[in-house]
Amino acid sequence: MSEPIIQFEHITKQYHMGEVVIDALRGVDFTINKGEFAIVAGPSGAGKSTVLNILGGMDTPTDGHLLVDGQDISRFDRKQLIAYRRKAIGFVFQFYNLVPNLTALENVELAVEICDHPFSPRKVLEQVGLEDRMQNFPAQLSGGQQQRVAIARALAKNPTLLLCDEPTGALDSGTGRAVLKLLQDTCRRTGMTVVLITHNLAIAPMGDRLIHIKNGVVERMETNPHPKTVDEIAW
Ligand SMILES: Nc1ncnc2c1ncn2[C@@H]1O[C@H](COP(=O)(O)OP(=O)(O)OP(=O)(O)O)[C@@H](O)[C@H]1O
Repeated sequence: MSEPIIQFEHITKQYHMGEVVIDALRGVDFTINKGEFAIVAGPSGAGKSTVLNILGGMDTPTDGHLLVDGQDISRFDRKQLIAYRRKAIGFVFQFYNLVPNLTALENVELAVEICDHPFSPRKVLEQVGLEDRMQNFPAQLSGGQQQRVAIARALAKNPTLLLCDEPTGALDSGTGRAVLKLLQDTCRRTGMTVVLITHNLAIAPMGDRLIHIKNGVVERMETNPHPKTVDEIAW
């Protein structure tokens, strides 16, 4: 039986903007099992990025508990959170956030410097299909290639969780599909747990699990025994 690797237990998050209190999360509960390709979907402002930022240790919940691999991240102090972000988390953003004056290879090498058991940057760049572009700077690469570098950078850390916030948001549909295929294949091949945020419900059938967030709560969660490949879905 699969075991949970992520457990959100009644997580709330409030932001204070002067006098105004914004309830970004109002009691979020869900679990994700080890090795799953999980999709977090929902409309703009629903709280998706807040969920991912808390999961990635970039933000802390106001209340509730977050267990990752049995550890209560929500009770971590600053130093523990830094170590968690560095070692346990690979993050892929909509805009690739590569260092512009470093080559593709150097971008990946920089990320693995702070990790305990990284993979070889060259090997991971080969796996994402960039064997011929390692010495290129980001500006010399297409959007899809830059996102592949960003994915390689996250994967090379050998993280417990790969978190992706709208990773295809800045790409045309063909390139976006190739990136989704790479993420799903990586999940299947390595057994890494992948959590992907999207507002595009068309890709929901690709996930082993769909967590639908609306107004700061989980509106519904579905598990999918027969996830589709990107080639089987149209949008
Ligand atoms: N740092 C912050 N300070 C104040 N309010 C914030 C902050 N981050 C998020 N919020 C608010 O929390 C709510 C949830 O935002 P969040 O970014 O998590 O939504 P989202 O579902 O990811 O939306 P989108 O799809 O538009 O990115 C929104 O009302 C947003 O304005």
